[in-house]
Amino acid sequence: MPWTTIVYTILIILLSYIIYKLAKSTRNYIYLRSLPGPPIPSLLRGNSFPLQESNNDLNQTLEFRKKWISKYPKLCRFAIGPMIQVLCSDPESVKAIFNENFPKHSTYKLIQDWIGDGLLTSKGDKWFRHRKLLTPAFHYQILDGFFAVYSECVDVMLDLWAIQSADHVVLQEWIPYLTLDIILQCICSVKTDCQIKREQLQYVQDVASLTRITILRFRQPVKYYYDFIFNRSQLGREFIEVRQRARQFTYEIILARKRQLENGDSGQNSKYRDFLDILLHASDPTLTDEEIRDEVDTFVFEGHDTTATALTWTLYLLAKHTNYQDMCRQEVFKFLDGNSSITKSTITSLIFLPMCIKESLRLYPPVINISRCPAKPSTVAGHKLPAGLLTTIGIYQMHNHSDIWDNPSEFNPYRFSEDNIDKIVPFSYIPFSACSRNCIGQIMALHELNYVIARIITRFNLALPKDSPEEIEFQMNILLKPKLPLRIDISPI
Ligand code: HEM
Repeated sequence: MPWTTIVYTILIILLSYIIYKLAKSTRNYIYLRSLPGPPIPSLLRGNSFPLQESNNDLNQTLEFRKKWISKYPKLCRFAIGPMIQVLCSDPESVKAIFNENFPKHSTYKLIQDWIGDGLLTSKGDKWFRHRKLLTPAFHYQILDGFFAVYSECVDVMLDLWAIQSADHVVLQEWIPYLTLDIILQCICSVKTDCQIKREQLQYVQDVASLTRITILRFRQPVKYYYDFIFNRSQLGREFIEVRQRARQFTYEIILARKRQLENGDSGQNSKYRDFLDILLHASDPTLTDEEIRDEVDTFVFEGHDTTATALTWTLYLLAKHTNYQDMCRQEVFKFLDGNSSITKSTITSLIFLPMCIKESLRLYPPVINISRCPAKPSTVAGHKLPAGLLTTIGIYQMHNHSDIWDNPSEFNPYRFSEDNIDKIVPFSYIPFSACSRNCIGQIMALHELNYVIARIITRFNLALPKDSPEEIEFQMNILLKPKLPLRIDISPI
């Protein structure tokens, strides 16, 4: 066959493929445009351009979404550039997504670029194997042992507050170091003195930079989504440098535990192994050093930053609502029952403080939304969604929706009282997500929040300074964080 015929045949096949792909995307685009949602005036810019590029205001983004949702409550289609996606904040639609087990969307790749392919970002068989392997690390008997760590770590922070005899603290300068100290001791059995040496410790700042850059990549996909463009940009170079430093920190944690094991602190003697010991002793021959590092990166980040965020908001709310703070304090003193120290059994007896924490997780859910996509064409709220469509579950939107909650912006712990809890609409309250990919650390997080807050409020009174703003602005971040330093006044009990 002459070579020109071969070239023409290849060109025709290639062209047919491109035409087929274009026709398919156009048909898909036209179909997606017909879903309920605000008008899309421009193919290239979509309809959410005020929320991208120049706009760095999360409050405004959330306000926009609120307006859309009030108009398109079951499911709302919108477009960032030519990329169409849907937002769901209706409990029935959310239930359908969870029940159909929609996998995670490919945008998790942006988080994966930092924490690797650990439990949060992996999929399919790998995720299943690792979830099964790591679930025993959160066995209730292991969790019970963590109370001694919470106690030791919170003592360090409160003693420093007392020594400094300060009349106020900035929560973000303390809380992330406390939760980092806790997670490193609980899941990796490694002590770092990170609260005492917080000025020298770069890791917490590095996590802040990595989350800031990751969110910029989400919001400016044309500029930063693809690695070959991003890695060559100034932001990309900054990301690589900071990631290298953050990974070095967790790598040293793994090394420190390995050294302890070599020195006879085997971890094998105890009845239950901690998270890192499970990984280091795993009989699974396919578990590589890189996979171990990815899991440690995932758990250290997930385990400290989410909990720090929840702790910060709850302390802020209790400082704002001193009547509820007093009620929590009295309850803790009541259950101390003559003992001088707060123990696990004190915590499990509490009723009102856990209600305040649940309400704080409703009002300010640390994880604002999660992304999924149908594995095959699926029906949600009566609409067919094509496979692969970015489908966002708006946790914040659902938790603050006036159709679901009476007066949603009010901090009202009684929503979670014994009398009211059954009235909560299923799938409308999901701070830890739900179903198979729910948060593996949720029980630990709730224990930690209850314990740490109980210790803080029985040692200090918390109040908001007189010049505190009525509304707190949010930071553009992966998690729902305050934009400015949150200062609270403290006075010893
Ligand atoms: C208040 C604190 C916390 C909140 C609000 C929270 C929230 C969540 C949410 C919403 C998800 C689902 C994410 C998604 O689907 O994209 C999740 C997953 C996860 N969380 Fe948490 N989390 C908290 C604390 C923790 C702690 C303490 C740990 C570890 C010790 C942890 C480890 C994880 C992991 C590994 C996953 C992925 C689970 C999987 O896909 O199998 N989290 N968390």
